[in-house]
Amino acid sequence: MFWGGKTWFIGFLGSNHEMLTVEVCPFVAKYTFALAVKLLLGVRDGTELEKLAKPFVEAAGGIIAVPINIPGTRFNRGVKASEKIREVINGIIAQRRKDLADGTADPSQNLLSHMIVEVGKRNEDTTNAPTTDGDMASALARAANRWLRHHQHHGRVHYDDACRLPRCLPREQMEIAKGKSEGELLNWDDLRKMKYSWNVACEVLRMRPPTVGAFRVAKTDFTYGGFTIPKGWKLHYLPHYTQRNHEFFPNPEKFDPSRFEGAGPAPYTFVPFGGGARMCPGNEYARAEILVFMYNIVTRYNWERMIPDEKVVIDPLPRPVHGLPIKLIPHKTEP
Ligand code: HEM
Repeated sequence: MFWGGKTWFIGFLGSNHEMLTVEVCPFVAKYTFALAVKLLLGVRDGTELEKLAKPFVEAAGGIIAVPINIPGTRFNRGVKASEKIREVINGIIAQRRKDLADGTADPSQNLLSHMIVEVGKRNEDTTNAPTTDGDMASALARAANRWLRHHQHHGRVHYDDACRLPRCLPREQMEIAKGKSEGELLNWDDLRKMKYSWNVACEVLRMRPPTVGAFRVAKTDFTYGGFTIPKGWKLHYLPHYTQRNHEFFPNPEKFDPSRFEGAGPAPYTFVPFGGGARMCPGNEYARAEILVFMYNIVTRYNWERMIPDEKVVIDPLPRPVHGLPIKLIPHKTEP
């Protein structure tokens, strides 16, 4: 399941029955990053991956930083890292163009190959399509970067005391595993059956939204909470506050996946992926990844936190200071 780069290999989801210890946060960051880079760019090689990983971490750190671009600041490191990312991705794009032209790459293999072929086709008919390698690199970098920033989500299921795994979740996942033969992969129907698991994930996303929100511009003058907002003003919404509004989420500090049963929360009250025309385009992708991850862990392991009251720092999002070390205890029999 995981590639074997120099420092990144970790024998994690193997079928041996020994107990493993894992630091959830760094591990999940590497896992989600590797998956994103593989699916979006088609990069599988550990060395190539490492060339991108470090600048992505630096660039992510620079996104929410005081915008002072002088050497030594977090922002400056982020800017330099994003230049490095563009350079590496442009190199990959150039190589892929060549491979596609030689017939050694297939357009359906990953998003990048598909984009190169589609953009090439559109350029024959229109001048409005994104035309440069830089545009594509930037689109891909934004998508992968977002993904990297949200990596801690998985960890939160375990480290928040309020989020101890409810019993129904392993039951639902085990039911699906029982219907699978040895080595059979999950499919869309299986993901559709993971209703309770997704309700649990949504409740985690409600209580611990992985983003600090996004900006919008007021299209008309309006009044909200006694304040007049003039047309043209920039506004920032915070999922953290919206999703803890008593009016829409009674007893908001209570972890309660049943909030998502039936019709679920009212429109625009549950906004971990934003809303409207600029809503996160990766939300279905994130859903699939979260559910597949849950399935693979829950059907194979139980776990215990190694530091029960691990401190959480805000940097700028909540992060357990020691990276959330856990013991993974394999089930006696594989599903
Ligand atoms: C748990 C996972 C994720 C969360 C919580 C999340 C959340 C968000 C939020 C809140 C926004 C801002 C939306 C707005 O302006 O209202 C956003 C935008 C975006 N997300 Fe995600 N996202 C996740 C995963 C992903 C993934 C996997 C991808 C790509 C593969 C992705 C790509 C993007 C992009 C490209 C935008 C910018 C959209 C635009 O401005 O038009 N996200 N995301």
